[in-house]
Parts: sequence; C-alpha cells; structure tokens
Amino acid sequence: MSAFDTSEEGKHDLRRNAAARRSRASRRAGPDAALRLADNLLHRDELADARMISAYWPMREEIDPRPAMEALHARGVGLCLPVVTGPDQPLVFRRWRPGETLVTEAFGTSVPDSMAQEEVPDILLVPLLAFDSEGYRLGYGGGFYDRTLEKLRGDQGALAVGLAFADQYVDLLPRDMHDEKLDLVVTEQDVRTF
Ligand SMILES: Nc1nc2c(c(=O)[nH]1)N(C=O)[C@@H](CNc1ccc(C(=O)N[C@@H](CCC(=O)O)C(=O)O)cc1)CN2
Ligand SMILES: Nc1ncnc2c1ncn2[C@@H]1O[C@H](COP(=O)(O)OP(=O)(O)OP(=O)(O)O)[C@@H](O)[C@H]1O
Repeated sequence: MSAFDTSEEGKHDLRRNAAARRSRASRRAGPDAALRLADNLLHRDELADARMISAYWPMREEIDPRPAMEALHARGVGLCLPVVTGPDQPLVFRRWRPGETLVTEAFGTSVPDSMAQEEVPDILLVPLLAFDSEGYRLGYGGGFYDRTLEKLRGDQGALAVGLAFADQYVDLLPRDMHDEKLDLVVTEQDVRTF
C-alpha cells in the first residue's frame, strides 16, 4: 500500500498491522515501560505551566499513562479523561482524580460518570496505534482526536502529546486533510518533537 492510500480498506489493513506491531512492542518494552514513559514525560518543559491535562484509561495494549497521571496529580495538575458523545463529535473531557471509579461505555473505554465536571485541557496525552517521522498518528478510526484537536487548537492552542512504545514508530503514515499533527511523541525510550 502506498503512503497516500487513505481508502478505508487500506487503513483497515494498516490498523491491523499496527496493532500487531504494538503488541510486540509492548512485550519487548518490558514491565517498567510505563515508569520510563512517566520519567521522560514529567521532565519536559512543555508541561511546566500545565493546568489541566487530558490522559486516557489504557485499553488493549496502549502504553499505560497512569504512573504519569499519578505524578501529575501529585504536582497539583488537574486531570481529565476523554468521553465519546457521538460518532461525528469531538471528544469531551471529564474531571478525574486517582482512585475515583469509572464506568464502561459503548466503545469499551472507561470514563468518569456523567456527574463529573466537564473540562477543557491545555495539554492532551494522546493514545495511538502508530506514529510517523512527521508527527502524524494512526488511531482506531473514529477521527475523534482529529476533531478534538482541530477545535481546541483553534480555541486556545492546546498541545498534543502522543504516548507510545518506541517500536510503534513507522516512517510514513497515510494522511488525509483532517489529520492533526502531534506536537511531540514521548516513548519509554525518548522524546521526539515535530
Ligand atoms: N484508551 C483510549 N481511550 C479513548 C480512545 C483511545 O484511542 N484510547 N479514543 C480515541 O479516539 C476514544 C474512543 N475511541 C474509540 C474509537 C474506536 C474504537 C473501536 O473499537 N473501533 C473498532 C472499529 C474501527 C474501524 O472502524 O475500523 C476497532 O478498532 O475494532 C474504540 C475506541 C476516547 N477514549
Ligand atoms: N476534523 C474532522 N472533521 C470531520 N471529519 C473528520 C475530522 N477528522 C477526522 N474526520 C473523519 O473521521 C474518520 C476517521 O479518521 P482517522 O482515520 O484519521 O481516525 P483516527 O485518527 O485513526 O482515529 P481516532 O482519532 O479516533 O483515534 C475519517 O473518515 C475522517 O474523514
């Protein structure tokens, strides 16, 4: 498939391959990957003035952001988690503190209950299947982060930080006009800026 094959069949194969790669990457990275990720993330200057950070509750074999979330909470940074409200909608984010219970929603994700305060993050920690040399990402195909980043960047210049295992890197992903670039990707090994 060419890098510019953005057909749904092409993307379906790409997602399947990327999920298999991520699975291998997760096993290779070992049990302390989430701690190394947290260490690489927490040192970044870009986070110094963060007020409200959106994270995610890991599903499938996504790298686990929870040690980083605990440390951010301990620093006094507010945390929120993404909630899908409809197929063509941007994500909304609801407040979450370590220890608070979550509910399972239709997509298999765990989200704060509907009473939790809605928040607007200034930094988004973004899960992904694969990322490329220019900061483009492949997700599960809902377009949720693209729609969300388009909105938040327009409103107040939010920063998008992809979290991944280092081996989720690929040279070039197909992209279409909706795709929003990540500002940086942090892995258990290193940090790349775009
Ligand atoms: N941990 C986590 N939470 C998250 C996301 C995420 O990627 N990771 N999301 C990021 O957006 C949102 C949930 N989005 C999702 C979108 C699609 C599927 C899903 O299961 N898709 C099917 C079919 C895909 C297709 O149409 O080809 C699949 O993957 O089998 C799951 C979650 C919000 N919360
Ligand atoms: N800003 C947008 N406005 C309208 N449609 C969009 C927008 N962004 C993405 N889409 C549509 O959403 C669909 C899925 O996009 P894409 O394949 O880039 O998802 P993804 O980034 O892999 O998924 P996710 O962000 O949910 O993890 C595509 O059909 C795309 O055209």
